Amino acid sequence: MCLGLPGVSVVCVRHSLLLLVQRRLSQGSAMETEAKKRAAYMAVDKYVQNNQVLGIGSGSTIVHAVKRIAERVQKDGLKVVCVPSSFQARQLILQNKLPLSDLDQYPELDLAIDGADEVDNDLNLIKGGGGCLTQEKIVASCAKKFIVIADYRKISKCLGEKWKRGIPIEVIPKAYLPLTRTIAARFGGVAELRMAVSKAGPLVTDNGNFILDWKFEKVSDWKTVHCSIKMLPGVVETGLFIDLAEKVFFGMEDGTVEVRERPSQ
Ligand SMILES: O=C(CO)[C@H](O)[C@H](O)COP(=O)(O)O
Repeated sequence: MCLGLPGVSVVCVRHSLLLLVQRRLSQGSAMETEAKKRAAYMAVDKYVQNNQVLGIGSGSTIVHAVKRIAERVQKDGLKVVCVPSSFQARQLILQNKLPLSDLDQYPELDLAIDGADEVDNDLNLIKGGGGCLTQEKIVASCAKKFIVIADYRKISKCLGEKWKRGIPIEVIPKAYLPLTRTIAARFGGVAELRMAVSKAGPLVTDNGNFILDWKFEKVSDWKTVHCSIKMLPGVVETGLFIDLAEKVFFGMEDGTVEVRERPSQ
């Protein structure tokens, strides 16, 4: 309510603008959530079959996929076993009362499903926004099929166009400082130690390591760069997933799901 007092109408206009911005933001995120959910549901319904061993990725999009798998287990009597790619994935599997296992029991998985931070035209991915890239890559590489679920914001022509936080690189803590210098000197750009959000100090991965986010300047051959960075002593893994994803399900803004296949298949 605006009172007829000097300055009050300015306050009212400001307040309305703030509400409008907040509404737009929440609509945006509701749209993103819906897009994630559609992509996840379609991927699960098309690919998850009875008696499969599934690799479960990490992040917010995979939450929808796990919920859908659990629904199908309950409603249709689907039987699956789930292998997690992180502490979060493990919790998700347990919370949804799905059978939990590991790569010791099942070194070969039928299917792995995961989210991504960015996906280019060749279905190369940047992953590791949630810091789980190493286990995610291990799980994906053990699967006969690796499919990705994402919302429309992740689509890009070339890596780095959308994901501005840099390429995540998991490193052994003792090596982080020499590696920040070597990566910048050899490949350009800046490699920054990722800090924890609600604790003083660096983010520590599920494997007890640190993450460097490498903000690169220009890269023309991702495979070569990935291999060269992996050769550096102290590097555990990079968040570059090259030639791994077979299909990506993108939930779009208009409510549809766009499915893309890796071109070279
Ligand atoms: O790589 C990841 C975590 O390490 C996630 O899969 C990636 O960050 C995408 O997350 P979200 O589904 O929340 O957008």
